[in-house]
Amino acid sequence: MEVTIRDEGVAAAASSAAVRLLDDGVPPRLAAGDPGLWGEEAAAGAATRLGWLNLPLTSRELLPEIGKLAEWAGAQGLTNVVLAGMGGSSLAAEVICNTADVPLTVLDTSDPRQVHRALADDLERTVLVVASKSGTTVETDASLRVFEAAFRAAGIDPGDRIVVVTDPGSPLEQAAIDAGYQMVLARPDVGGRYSALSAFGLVPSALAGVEIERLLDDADEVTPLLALPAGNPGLDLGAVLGGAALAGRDKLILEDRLAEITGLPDWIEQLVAESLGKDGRGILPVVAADPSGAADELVVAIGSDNGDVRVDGALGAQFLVWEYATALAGRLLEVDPFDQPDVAGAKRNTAALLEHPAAAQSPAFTDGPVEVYGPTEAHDLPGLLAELLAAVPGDGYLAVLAHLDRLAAFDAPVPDGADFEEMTDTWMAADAATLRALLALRTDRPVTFGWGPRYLHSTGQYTTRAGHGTGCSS
Ligand SMILES: O=P(O)(O)OC[C@H]1O[C@H](O)[C@H](O)[C@@H](O)[C@@H]1O
Repeated sequence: MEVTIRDEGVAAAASSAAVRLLDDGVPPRLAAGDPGLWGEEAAAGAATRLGWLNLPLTSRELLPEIGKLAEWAGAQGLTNVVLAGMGGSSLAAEVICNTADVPLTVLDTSDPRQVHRALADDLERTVLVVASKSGTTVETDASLRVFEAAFRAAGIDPGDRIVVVTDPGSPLEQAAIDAGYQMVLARPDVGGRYSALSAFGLVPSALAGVEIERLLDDADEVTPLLALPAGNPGLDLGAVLGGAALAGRDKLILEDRLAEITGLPDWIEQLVAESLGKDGRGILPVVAADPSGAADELVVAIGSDNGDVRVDGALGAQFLVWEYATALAGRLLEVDPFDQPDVAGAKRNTAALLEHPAAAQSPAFTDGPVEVYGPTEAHDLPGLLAELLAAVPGDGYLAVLAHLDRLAAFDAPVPDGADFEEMTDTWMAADAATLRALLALRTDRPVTFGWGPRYLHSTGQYTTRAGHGTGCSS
């Protein structure tokens, strides 16, 4: 695992941050699990949240149990693995399976069409993994219920098809016991976004066919380095993230186009946004974007020279090193990297809205099939987009949040006899995510894109000084 700094300004900022961390003896203290590194107020919470440091070792105890589960699924011919889980309970498994090129359907949505797609796809051979640490996340609970109903309607006993991953003592644990579901209990001393190498990352991946032991081996190799004052990739990366942000480079462009690992930026996005984005501070992760050269950008490239910083390493090691680096950046930015106050608030608001739905509002205007809500002076879409772009502050960003079916673009009619390039063009033209790149052409500021409700469990925690973010959602 190696972190190479290719930009002089970043090198200088990282070097002074590293000196501060070393003067305080932070690397060995973090490696040893010292909960006092983020101030007195954070210490009690941190004391129950540092188990991820030992996962390369402790998760090995789970391997026989997970191996039996995978054998059971194989023996039943359950080859279609669906993972219902939000944020930290599904993002790591998605990267692991994409990188290993094994199919996994991730259900981190409440979009009815996308849920319907998952239900309609080979239910006969489906095993559903329901992953939730708290066991109370509303989208995950909804997915569990619709699958239970669908299995029953197809004459299948849900008890033969559902595997639960949750923390001991959660309401989901009790529900799984009552329903007779197979279950793997996770470690309560590991928070959601630090749980990649725990049962949350490992169980669905093993069921989908990944050799998970390799991930732990790769993480094992890097573990001893994390206590060192030099040759410590976690210290190097943490000093880069925290040092650059303190020097004003707090927009983190994650570049992975040439990487062998597929989709790591989506996982990093949640880790960084949720861990560091609070108290008016933080680092804004930007995925799948070209850098604009703005002075507040830091480009980190996975496995290529396309950035200010290059990070090389196998997936298991990347997980551990990014977690360690994020915890160090939290120390430098003086935030608690283990809480998520605004996500908790959003969860409460969602529950309240489900209890008492808000009255329907009238659109500000309608342009073709698009209804526009919220305060605006504009009367049509071009005017609205111009208004939004003009409202982005000089150091701000534009966020596009799409509460839509993320796979709908694949339904776009492809012209007869189209070759692959034409098919790709058709899908891209129909894909809401393409909006990000189109808007980026019109502004020098970063444009982020998130699928709802998934982003609420990821970048939703990131809050900046008032007025920095400008959003449009659909
Ligand atoms: O695993 P769960 O309890 O269902 O939580 C799923 C997600 O919920 C919230 O958004 C948390 O902030 C995330 O860190 C977590 O990964």
